[in-house]
Amino acid sequence: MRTRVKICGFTRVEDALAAARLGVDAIGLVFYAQSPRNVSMARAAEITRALPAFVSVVGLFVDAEPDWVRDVLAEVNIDCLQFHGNESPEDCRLYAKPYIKAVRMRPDTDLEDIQAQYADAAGLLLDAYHPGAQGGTGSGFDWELIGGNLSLPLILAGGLSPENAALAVQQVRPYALDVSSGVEAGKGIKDAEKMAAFIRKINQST
Ligand SMILES: O=C(O)c1ccccc1N[C@@H]1O[C@H](COP(=O)(O)O)[C@@H](O)[C@H]1O
Repeated sequence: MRTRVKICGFTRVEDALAAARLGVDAIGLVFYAQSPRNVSMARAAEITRALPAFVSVVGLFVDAEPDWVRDVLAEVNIDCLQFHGNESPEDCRLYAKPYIKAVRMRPDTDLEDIQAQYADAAGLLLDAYHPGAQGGTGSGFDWELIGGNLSLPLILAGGLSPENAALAVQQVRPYALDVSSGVEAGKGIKDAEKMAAFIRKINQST
């Protein structure tokens, strides 16, 4: 099976269209005020309206108020939710949308236990643990920490780039890779050449 690609943290229509032309499976929009990639509802709606068919849109939230998530869902065409904070399974199930639960990997993280709790998730996204930041840091983690009998689709994130994408596919064999910092020219500004190189490396190694 080929490895899917999600690129996260778009703030500009032209970058999302460039990613779509390169064949990305999903784009991520960050609705988290503390992120340098936070996108306004109006801009997010503009981006999603411009996208061609068959590119999924993932809305990323961090411990958001349910009313805020509902407001975004009412205005922006989102296919899947990504919960990147300390949301409980019940929090994640409040919306009639598939969801991905992010796990910030630490040495004692028990993925089987997390999988049991979030059994109805559309995927588990594994990211680096970084004190003081919820994600999007460009930091990786030790892939040897990934273990257990895992049946949910695994989405590998954290410090990925064109330089380590092939190794990530070969070593982890994830369902998908998710990248933000590693394909940027600046925070929230994507670099078309880096996005192309990232996707090319994955396709060559799948
Ligand atoms: O992108 C952000 O700013 C962000 C903020 C808060 C939580 C998650 C965020 N992004 C997600 O973090 C991972 C790893 O990103 P990176 O490639 O290491 O920069 C990824 O899943 C992004 O979707």
